[in-house]
Amino acid sequence: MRTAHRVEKVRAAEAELMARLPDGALMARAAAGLAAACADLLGRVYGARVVLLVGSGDNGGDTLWAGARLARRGAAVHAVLLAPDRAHAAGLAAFQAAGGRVADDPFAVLSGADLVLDGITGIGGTGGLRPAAVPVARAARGSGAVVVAVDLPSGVEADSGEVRGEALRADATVTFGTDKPGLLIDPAREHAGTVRLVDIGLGPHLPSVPDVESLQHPDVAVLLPEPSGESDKYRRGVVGVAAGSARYPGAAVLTVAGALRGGAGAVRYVGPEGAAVVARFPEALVHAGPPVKAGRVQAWVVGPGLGDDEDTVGQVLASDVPVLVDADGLRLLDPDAVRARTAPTLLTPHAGEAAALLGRDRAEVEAGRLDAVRELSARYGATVLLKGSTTLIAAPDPRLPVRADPMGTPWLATAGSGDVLSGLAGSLLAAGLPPLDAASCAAYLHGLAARRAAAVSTPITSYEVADALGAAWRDIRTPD
Ligand SMILES: NC(=O)C1=CN([C@@H]2O[C@H](COP(=O)(O)OP(=O)(O)OC[C@H]3O[C@@H](n4cnc5c(N)ncnc54)[C@H](OP(=O)(O)O)[C@@H]3O)[C@@H](O)[C@H]2O)[C@@H](O)CC1
Ligand SMILES: Nc1ncnc2c1ncn2[C@@H]1O[C@H](COP(=O)(O)OP(=O)(O)O)[C@@H](O)[C@H]1O
Ligand SMILES: [K+]
Repeated sequence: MRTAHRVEKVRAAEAELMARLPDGALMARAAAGLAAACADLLGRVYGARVVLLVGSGDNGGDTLWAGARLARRGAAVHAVLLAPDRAHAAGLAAFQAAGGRVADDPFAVLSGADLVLDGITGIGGTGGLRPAAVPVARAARGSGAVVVAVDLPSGVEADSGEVRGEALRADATVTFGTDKPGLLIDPAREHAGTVRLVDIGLGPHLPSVPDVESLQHPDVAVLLPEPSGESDKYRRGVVGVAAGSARYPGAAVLTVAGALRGGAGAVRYVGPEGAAVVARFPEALVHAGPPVKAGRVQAWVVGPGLGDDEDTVGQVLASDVPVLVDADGLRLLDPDAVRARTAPTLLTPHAGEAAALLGRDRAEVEAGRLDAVRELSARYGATVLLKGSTTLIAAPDPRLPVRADPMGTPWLATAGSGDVLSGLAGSLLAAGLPPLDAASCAAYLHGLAARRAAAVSTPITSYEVADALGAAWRDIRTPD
């Protein structure tokens, strides 16, 4: 599991730890880890041309101390001081004593650099890069050097992943003590590149429950349901799929395709497209509907390609089993009916649907995903999976961490892939997973399946994603 903590918690943990350590010890740990990571990236430190971008805070301090270490190992290191009178004094003295030099012309040193360290701002920065830093950050990006962000790419919001102006784009980020939420959530995540965590001893002082977390293979492996000797198809769970219409028959097929790969023992399709479903999947049970007459299920998926069938949405929401609502279902749902439910509800909007549910602009949701997913889940008393370049999942209990899916790939931005995801997540609900786990395992498997399909051929289709789910599942359960 990767875990991320908000800045206030990082600062509280830092204060507790610093009280037990000599002055400067924490910065020394951070700088040592940072210099080691740079050495790895460079391969050969001796003779390498390194440029430090140094702001006015401790982020610049870390960078100067790391620059001193690299200079002592024979690198030619120049520091670009963005606020010369306020650069970290002890760091600057150590840097110069080690042979580092302050650059007169930032653009000249950047044009020949092998490695640039971005120490403009870390967790103390807000509001995008200030104007003076913008041309320097652009020159760093355009220089051809490897750009390493110190703690965070400067200009991104650590707590939310928002980018409120211009921000530096790094190839890699070396972060200290814990991940920050912004490192796991777009658009900031995209600026961070590959993230490496340096342990500075903060762990025992941080709250055990993080603000944001990302599942990794082993976390998903323990959550996925596995049939046992006692299993039969009903004990494994039956998932009901109310999806598709004459206008969108494919949604019925794709949702069932996802559901068949989600661990439930049986998939019961309910709606007008039973013939199309059975033609592709003879193993599916089909019923013309309505849902109340279709027989018992352990969870429902309602909405993909449903058209304007409001009755179906109402009937499914009135059931006493977990319900996943997607696509047209989100448009047709009665918010009070969702709030009145006693069994769990999982809503799976993309940014446009989330914006409609919240009464905001789509762009606002995309810029502030964390806030949007928390707000939706609080308003509806439901678990919410917000799809997109970072898929986020929030449970209605605000004490639980938001999960950020690390597996998505832009290849998933293809029609119908959301239908596959909703079938898959609904099937995991029917198999008995709590909604937060069902949704986050589904997003993870979906992303991994898309990556597997994309490794064979690109562009990928939604059907290929569904087809690769079995192999993705096996990868997780039996890693090499
Ligand atoms: N906490 C920990 O556990 C540890 C923390 N450590 C390190 O300390 C870092 C935090 O240091 P920090 O608190 O000094 O803040 P930092 O990120 O350097 O920036 C603040 C300065 O930038 C300025 N500024 C603000 N916004 C700006 C903008 N948009 N564009 C440009 N400038 C802007 C603002 O100045 P002002 O607003 O006064 O002009 C302020 O002076 C942390 O990320 C990590 O690297 C490690 O050493 C070890 C353990
Ligand atoms: N840029 C992206 N990067 C990663 N995943 C994406 C991106 N864009 C879309 N996705 C994923 O693709 C799927 C699209 O779902 P959705 O928007 O419901 O499409 P549809 O309705 O066509 O099925 C979601 O799982 C979403 O998270
Ligand atoms: K930085």
